[in-house]
Amino acid sequence: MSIEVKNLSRRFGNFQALDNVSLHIDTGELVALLGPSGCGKTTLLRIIAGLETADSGSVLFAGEDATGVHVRKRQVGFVFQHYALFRHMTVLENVAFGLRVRPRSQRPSEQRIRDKVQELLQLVQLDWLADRYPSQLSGGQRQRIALARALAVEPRVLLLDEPFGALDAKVRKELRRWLRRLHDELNVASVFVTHDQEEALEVSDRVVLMNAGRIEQVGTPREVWESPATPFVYGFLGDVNQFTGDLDNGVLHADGITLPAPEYRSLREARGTAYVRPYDIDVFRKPVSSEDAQGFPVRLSHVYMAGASAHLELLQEETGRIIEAQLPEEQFRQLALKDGEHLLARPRRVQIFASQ
Ligand SMILES: Nc1ncnc2c1ncn2[C@@H]1O[C@H](COP(=O)(O)OP(=O)(O)OP(=O)(O)O)[C@@H](O)[C@H]1O
Repeated sequence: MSIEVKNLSRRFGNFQALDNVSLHIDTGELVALLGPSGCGKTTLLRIIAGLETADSGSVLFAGEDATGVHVRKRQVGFVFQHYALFRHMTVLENVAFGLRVRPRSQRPSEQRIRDKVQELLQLVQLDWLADRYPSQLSGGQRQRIALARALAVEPRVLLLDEPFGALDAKVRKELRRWLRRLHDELNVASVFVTHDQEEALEVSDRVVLMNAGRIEQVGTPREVWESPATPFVYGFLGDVNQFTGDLDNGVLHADGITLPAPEYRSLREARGTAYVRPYDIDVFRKPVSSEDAQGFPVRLSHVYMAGASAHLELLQEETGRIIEAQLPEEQFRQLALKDGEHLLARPRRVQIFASQ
């Protein structure tokens, strides 16, 4: 079932938590809401669930207005980071809970409930734990049981608020892959809140980047990574060098560096910032072609290896600023760079935004 939110706004006192947010999520899509703490992700998720009301705007499920529909009637499955299982109930009883509390007329038979729970425990691959209590499970197992419990009521949409936030990195990674497979099997619309960019980029079909109650960009992981639409997205996703200066006549003059900005040819005496990813900076000893001559002088102040890359800190002596560059390990070894060495650096791929 598709989810659509239209022009949602929500204030808490003087604070605008959501500001005219619109978004469409198709059935079968797994969408990540990504953004810094306090940007409104949870508020948006709670409004979709029916746990929170918006000041204005609407929520549609499968094209039908659900804005006024009670949370229990929306058929949403909800998993929170700290949504504890009932401690005094076994795994089986926890997962069965949503079915057992249904009004008598809608409640399945005890046998049907048991079959359904068994099916769900097999789905989350934990049927062998049915008789255990939550205190006898690992953190990752608890989260999977919480998900099984959310699925028991056959949700039409699945909403997950940092479901794996409290777990260690290795377990998180396993659960992410597992969530992806599970989502694909269920074929529901799933929305997933995270402030972990790697998690969002790895798991989701589309990423919604939020900042200060607004959506900055919606796109596939590749789109938002390769073509950030705004300075905020550039800064939020991955490391980036910023060069701010005067933008005039299609050229940016920033920190002793001159960069072509043909898209701003018509601007005069404006300000602009260039964004350059560390791996989009070439580093070399001396110009070997006229193009290389465009490099600017730096001194290698520090190097550290991480994974298959060398991370270089380049001191631009003219300004005292540090520029970060990243080279594949192989290339770094061939260059045999030494600490303190004078080099030239040249941005290969740059995106420039004019200041508002
Ligand atoms: N019930 C409330 N009363 C007052 N302010 C609230 C309430 N709920 C949320 N807020 C505020 O609204 C803003 C958005 O909160 P929200 O929980 O949606 O952010 P978030 O992006 O999910 O953050 P986090 O990643 O930290 O969970 C925050 O500044 C928060 O303090």
